[in-house]
Amino acid sequence: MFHTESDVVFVKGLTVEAVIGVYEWERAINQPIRIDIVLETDISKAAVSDDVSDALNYKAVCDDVSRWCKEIKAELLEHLAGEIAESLLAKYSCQKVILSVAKPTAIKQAEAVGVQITRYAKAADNQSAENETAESKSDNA
Ligand SMILES: Nc1nc2c(c(=O)[nH]1)N=C([C@H](O)[C@@H](O)CO)CN2
Repeated sequence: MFHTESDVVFVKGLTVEAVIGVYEWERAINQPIRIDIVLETDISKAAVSDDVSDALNYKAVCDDVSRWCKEIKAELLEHLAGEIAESLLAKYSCQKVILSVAKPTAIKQAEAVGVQITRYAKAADNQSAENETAESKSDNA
């Protein structure tokens, strides 16, 4: 069975002022973090019902991600991106997240620097297959 439909909800250029960085002076200030998010999710129910309660609500995503950035106070963008991606997959109904986090003011000669990651929700079938493999390995040990 092939699925030919592929839907996303996205957020582009969400800017959050938060503590981010490895240097001492960075721990004492807020800096802008620019975030792009692509959430792979089935939008077909909302497309028919025209009801936001059937949609993956991008306002809620923006509010959550802004709050998480301020709470995490990460040193590395890598850590921030990983934590946000895992939280999005845990909270929202989506199969895949592509997340880019950037610092537009970190390097004077660059427009922005940052990282982009892609993370997948753990499929129930894959998870039980992984558990079975782990179990059979420990049985044979
Ligand atoms: N790969 C990364 N490199 C660097 C990071 C980072 O988060 N990931 N951070 C810094 C400093 O905090 C920098 O932004 C200060 O200008 C350096 N390199």
